[in-house]
Amino acid sequence: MTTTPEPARLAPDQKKYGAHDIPSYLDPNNIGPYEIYLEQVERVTPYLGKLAYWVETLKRPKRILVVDVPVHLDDGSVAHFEGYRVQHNTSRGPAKGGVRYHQDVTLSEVMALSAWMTVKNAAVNLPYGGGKGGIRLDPRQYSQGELERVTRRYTSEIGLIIGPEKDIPAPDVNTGPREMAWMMDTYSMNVGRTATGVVTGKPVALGGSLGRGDATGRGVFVAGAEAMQKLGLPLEGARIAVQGFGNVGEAAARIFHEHGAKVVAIQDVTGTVYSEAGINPAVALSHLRATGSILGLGGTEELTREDFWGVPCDVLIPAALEKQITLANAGRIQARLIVEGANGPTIPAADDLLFEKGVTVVPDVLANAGGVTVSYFEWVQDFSSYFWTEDQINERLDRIMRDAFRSLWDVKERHGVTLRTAVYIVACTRVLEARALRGLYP
Ligand SMILES: NC(=O)C1=CN([C@@H]2O[C@H](COP(=O)(O)OP(=O)(O)OC[C@H]3O[C@@H](n4cnc5c(N)ncnc54)[C@H](OP(=O)(O)O)[C@@H]3O)[C@@H](O)[C@H]2O)C=CC1
Ligand SMILES: O=C(O)CCC(=O)C(=O)O
Repeated sequence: MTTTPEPARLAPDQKKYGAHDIPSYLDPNNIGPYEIYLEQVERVTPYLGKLAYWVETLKRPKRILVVDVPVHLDDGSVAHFEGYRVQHNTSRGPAKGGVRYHQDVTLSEVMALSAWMTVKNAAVNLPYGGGKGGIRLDPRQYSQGELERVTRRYTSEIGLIIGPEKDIPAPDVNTGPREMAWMMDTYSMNVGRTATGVVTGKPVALGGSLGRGDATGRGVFVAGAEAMQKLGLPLEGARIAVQGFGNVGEAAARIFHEHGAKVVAIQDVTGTVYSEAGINPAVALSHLRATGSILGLGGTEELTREDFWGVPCDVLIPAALEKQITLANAGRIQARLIVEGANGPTIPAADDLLFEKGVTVVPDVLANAGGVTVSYFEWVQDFSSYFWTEDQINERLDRIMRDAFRSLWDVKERHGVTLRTAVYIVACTRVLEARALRGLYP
């Protein structure tokens, strides 16, 4: 018996794409990071009511600074790196967001990352706008001394626009407490006083916050566990696949493991490992530290990069870079739930395909908001010079993530849209309300 296929199930905020019906010159996989963000704004606009009058505000970064970063290398030569700091929006408070070191950093990428910070900070109701920075360099190619000189020169160059009340950088890919200490010290030297509040993610000994190291992964766990509850997916024994085993991916994998889930696959730059029986993330981390690679981990088999996407799992956590889930692999994904630890890992066309497949996506602007939430705690602690216990921090983080997840899920249900559009509805409304109330003229 033949049956007529059901029409594709699309939410009102979605467009229909399929790899087969798109001319190659319109290949949605080629979309740039800022175009992805603009597409997401396009989708939310019909839900903004009268505030749609102000929507152009969301499409244009407020301020972009491109800097040349010249440094002496260890061999005596001078190298020039291109650096960026983008303040996408400051309607709700100072710009806030990390600094990325990577060989593929572009202005479009930093613009998108800064815009996602605007949405993320508003989504969890932090009193911040959105900012992001980056330097195009592969940190693996440089010594610690060279990286320190790059960081200090970059900090001085962007010193024009950063500051505890203006724009507060933090860690992102390939940066961490070490770089934040250098940034804090350089900024402090330049302004003639110790300004701990200029960056977050610092070492605890320099005004950093307990709990910031694990905060993003912990938030991914809390948002993921909430989503699993909604979907009726038990945490105990749930199979987790993680792409990226750095600050976010490692912590998320470890915390899921501690709560009874089973990490079955890990992918990083060096390759992919899989174990049906489960991988202990602590053992994987020791192996990575000892050998420099996730490959060769005892009890695992090696998979190709592409096969990572097809592993049997319940929850997939992309925690590496943008544009990892595309039309080339979304069809292979077996997970029922994707929790976006990374920023921008899913292109809009793949988002739609996943929706058609019945896969729930907890979007980056909610799922990975735990990091900036504890950064906010750090900033508040630095201002008051009064520091909280790790338990207090974790309890407050968990509560903010849980409450945000539950109220945003309700918005999704009410409008019948994806969770991503629901988050954008709430966040963009908050940003544009602030814009409208502030008005335009000095
Ligand atoms: N740090 C934070 O607090 C926050 C980070 N994020 C986002 O999370 C993501 C990861 O950041 P973070 O964990 O800090 O960065 P890290 O530099 O700590 O780790 C990045 C990880 O991704 C891996 N990776 C890089 N490229 C690829 C690739 N092409 N395929 C597979 N794995 C890859 C790296 O592998 P290798 O080590 O081998 O290079 C590493 O394991 C980014 O999108 C970032 O913007 C979001 C919110 C906050
Ligand atoms: O902690 C912060 O301020 C920002 C972290 C970040 O860059 C992000 O959430 O993408």
